[in-house]
Amino acid sequence: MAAPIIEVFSTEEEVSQKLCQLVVTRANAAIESKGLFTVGFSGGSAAKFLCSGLPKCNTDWSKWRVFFCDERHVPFDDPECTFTIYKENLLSKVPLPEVNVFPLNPDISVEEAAEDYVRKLYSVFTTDPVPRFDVLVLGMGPDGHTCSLFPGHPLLKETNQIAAAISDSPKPPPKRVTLTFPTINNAKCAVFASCGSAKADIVQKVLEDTSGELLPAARVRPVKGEVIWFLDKGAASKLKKV
Ligand SMILES: O=C(O)[C@H](O)[C@@H](O)[C@H](O)[C@H](O)COP(=O)(O)O
Repeated sequence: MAAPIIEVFSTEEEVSQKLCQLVVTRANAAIESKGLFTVGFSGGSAAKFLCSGLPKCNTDWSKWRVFFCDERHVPFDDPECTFTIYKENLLSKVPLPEVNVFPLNPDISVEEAAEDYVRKLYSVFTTDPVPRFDVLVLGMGPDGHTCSLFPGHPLLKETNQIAAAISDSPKPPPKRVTLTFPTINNAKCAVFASCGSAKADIVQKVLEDTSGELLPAARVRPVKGEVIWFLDKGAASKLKKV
């Protein structure tokens, strides 16, 4: 596993631009080579960055297949619904057929929604025993969580399921479906975007502290892929090696 690639920028706007540039560059390369681009989007600030920058980008949206690295198990009209945030702020602005975007089914139990999500993943990754995403766009919470994989949670040890339900998320809402590390670490590229000095301590811990139990974001180490961190100066301000 290669070491994380860390790039620091002066402003959040630059992080956002660089993130969108990377996603579209990888998309166009994947479309060129295999006629398809598979990507996982996260919620939170990643959604803000992608929704602001991607509509301006030049790509064949019809070849994109969009999943969610994690999603809250809430109705589509709930403001916490990540799919709806993307639908209103990105998908409504680009010619990406909604049939190629894969939200959760909120009308079944979270356990059933996880099983349904696995089926949706395999409807696109038809030959992969474990989905191999071209890009996963990740965020990291102040506790070092990523997706809906939280410190100390049993899901960190999941080795079989490619996506799983969680009903006790410490970050509300409690019920979610998340990709698991088998899928995350099978990606070709996992890219984090973290901004703000409030993240400086956790960024330093995740990227430089190898003493303790690895936090979820530190466990993102694609076996045959790369992990990239786009940081602004505030989030990178406590790093010693950058
Ligand atoms: O839907 C979610 O809750 C996200 O997927 C979550 O994992 C997010 O990426 C982190 O909480 C970081 O969020 P921020 O970047 O907004 O701090």
